Amino acid sequence: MHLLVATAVSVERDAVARAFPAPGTEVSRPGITLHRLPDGWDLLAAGVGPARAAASTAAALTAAALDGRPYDLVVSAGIGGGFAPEAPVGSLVVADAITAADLGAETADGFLPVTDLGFGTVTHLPPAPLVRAAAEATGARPGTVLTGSTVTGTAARAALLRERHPGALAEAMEGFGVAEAAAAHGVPVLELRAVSNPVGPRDRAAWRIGEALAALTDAVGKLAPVLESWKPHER
Ligand SMILES: O=C(O)c1cccc(C(=O)CC[C@H]2O[C@@H](n3cnc4c(=O)[nH]cnc43)[C@H](O)[C@@H]2O)c1
Repeated sequence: MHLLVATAVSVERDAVARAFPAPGTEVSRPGITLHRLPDGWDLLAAGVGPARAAASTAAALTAAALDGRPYDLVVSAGIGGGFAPEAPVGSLVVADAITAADLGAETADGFLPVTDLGFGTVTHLPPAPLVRAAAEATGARPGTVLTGSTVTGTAARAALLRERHPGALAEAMEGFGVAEAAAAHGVPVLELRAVSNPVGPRDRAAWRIGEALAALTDAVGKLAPVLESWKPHER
């Protein structure tokens, strides 16, 4: 298996790396630096937000393809906001759908996703058997993970998102960008989020980043054998 794990920031990448006993090496490729671990794992701090994450992930996918060893799977991983009460702080969510929450047009009659405008896509679906296996191994709850360029900061916006996306359990800023890059290369995608804060009124001081990063490390440790034994054709 050849896997790419894309986080937003380096502390999330380091939390993923701590799940593995062996130290990694830094590998430079055009536009990106990979943290390469044994057994086919490449970690990438891909940047914050869907655009930067898509650009970095695409660079990694292209580099691997040109090196003659394309990735079998891309995992978007990191901390995220959780919708209460289903996804409390410290819990884990694995995406059964990766959905762009704000890709579309605001109209007098409400928000229209780009798909209603006749183009693009707003949801990527990770392989269902892999989502089930990941949930079983890590205890993560399966559900929709929303991607937005703006962190939700009000109860009203949180309620609106829940109304539009009843299956949403978590919100982050990169999954859809990572998934778009993976889809362009025909590579399946998974998204795993450790909940650091509730989605709702902004209270940055209340974010439990250390707790979420520890949960992420633990989850990746449990997920690794599942991914390493996964057969990409079993989608
Ligand atoms: O300040 C720190 O020490 C720190 C450590 C690790 C990560 C961060 C981040 O700010 C990461 C940003 C990253 O987190 C995701 N995130 C987390 N909560 C939410 C949310 O409620 N809504 C949307 N995104 C969230 C997001 O993917 C960011 O890229 C800071």
